[in-house]
Amino acid sequence: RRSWAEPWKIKMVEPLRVTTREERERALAEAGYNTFLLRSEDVYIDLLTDSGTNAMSDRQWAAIMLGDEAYAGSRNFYRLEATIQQYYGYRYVVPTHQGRGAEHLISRAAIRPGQYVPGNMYFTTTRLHQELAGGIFVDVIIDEAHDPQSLHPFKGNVDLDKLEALIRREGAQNIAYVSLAGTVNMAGGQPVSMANVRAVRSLCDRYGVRIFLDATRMIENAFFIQEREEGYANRSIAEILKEFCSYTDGAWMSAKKDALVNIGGWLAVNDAELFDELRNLVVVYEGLHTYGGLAGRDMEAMAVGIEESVQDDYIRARIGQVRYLGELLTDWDIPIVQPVGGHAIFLDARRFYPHIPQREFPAQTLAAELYLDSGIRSMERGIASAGRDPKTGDHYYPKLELTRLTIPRRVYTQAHMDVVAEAVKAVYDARAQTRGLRMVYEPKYLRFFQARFERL
Ligand SMILES: CC1=C(O)/C(=C\N=C(/Cc2ccccc2)C(=O)O)C(COP(=O)(O)O)=CN1
Repeated sequence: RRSWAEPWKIKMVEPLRVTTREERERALAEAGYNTFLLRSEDVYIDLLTDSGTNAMSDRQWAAIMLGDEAYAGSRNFYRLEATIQQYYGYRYVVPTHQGRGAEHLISRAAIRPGQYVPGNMYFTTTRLHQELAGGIFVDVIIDEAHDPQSLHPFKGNVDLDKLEALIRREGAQNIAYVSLAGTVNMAGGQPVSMANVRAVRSLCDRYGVRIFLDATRMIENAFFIQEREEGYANRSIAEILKEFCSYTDGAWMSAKKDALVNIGGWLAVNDAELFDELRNLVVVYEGLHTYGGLAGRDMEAMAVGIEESVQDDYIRARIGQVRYLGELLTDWDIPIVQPVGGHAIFLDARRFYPHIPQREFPAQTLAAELYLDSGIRSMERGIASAGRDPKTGDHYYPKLELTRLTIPRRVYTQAHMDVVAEAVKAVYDARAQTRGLRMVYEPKYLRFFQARFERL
């Protein structure tokens, strides 16, 4: 088997600054041991997120010059609308400034206070907007998704028995919609199979329940279907994407991931009445219905990004780079979530630091230690991110206590992945001497963004 390289070459570079250990000690103390509060200039390899951090192509930069900045009816909107209709297949499109903008609108328009929103594992902003709209999130993902060592090929799948039990217990009229994410970020970027979404569709049709898709990383999900699911090996990514979406009633997307732009989002539905309400809400919260909080140039770059994101050779290289890092780590028996997901390597902080109890924030500790060792920034995806149960006020205690190494698209080279793996190994080799953290400042909403910690 011959080696395989990215289907692009680099035309412009952005210099990186290497820092010293004492610079990083000082920077991290100022950031309250929270990688979200670090300055970018103090970060060497930034694996905090794949959101908005992806490299645009020369054609996307050219699209920036084609911005039609008319307040109403921008040419760029109609191009974006047509591109989303073509590739995702939905009828009506509403642009938003980013994913959260879309989550806010769909939650307000499609949830009545007290209704249930079953979903395949929570995502922080998605659940928050569902709760702010009075919805009650219920996790209906298969049990394997909560087991970092389970090798189930589609850990993002919905457990049909859990979903049907909820519908029968609460009544279909008390289910706002099924909130389906493909891939599932908090489970480790794990995909949903075509068979599963088809089965969810037929179950929901029996009860008259809607399905809305979080399409943020649906191209990566399509790749796993092409690679792992019977009957899809010879289907293109674009065909698989469109078929998957055809089983849902609408979708929202943070275009800052798959669509290769630094800002942007969209919402799309097939129902005309729901669209009327969304189109009305967007002018209240995001801007006119033909720009939704974006400049014309951003919408043009997003349309080009969508066209590039469905190219089979591009997505194979993208997933291949994540897999390459995963294999380096598993060769050293470093515990990560398996199978390797679409956008990141998730270090299993519980197995990495078995001596640190969850209340002492093992995943936050691991992100801090990795930064101190090498200037590599990662993101806590454990108890700090899980927040507090609004009913009891106590922490949620998630089974998954993970530190995410999120790989931006078309940004880093294989040499950077080698450096990352060696840094993780250095921290792993020193794990016995590592102590946990205590939280010394806790904000009210989405605490992980701005919380501050100190060493125990
Ligand atoms: C599946 C999914 C996402 O992953 C997503 C954002 N992810 C992000 C960005 C983020 C957001 C909140 C906390 C930490 C990091 C990620 O680092 O993973 C959003 C919101 O989109 P938005 O950021 O454009 O508002 C909707 N759905």
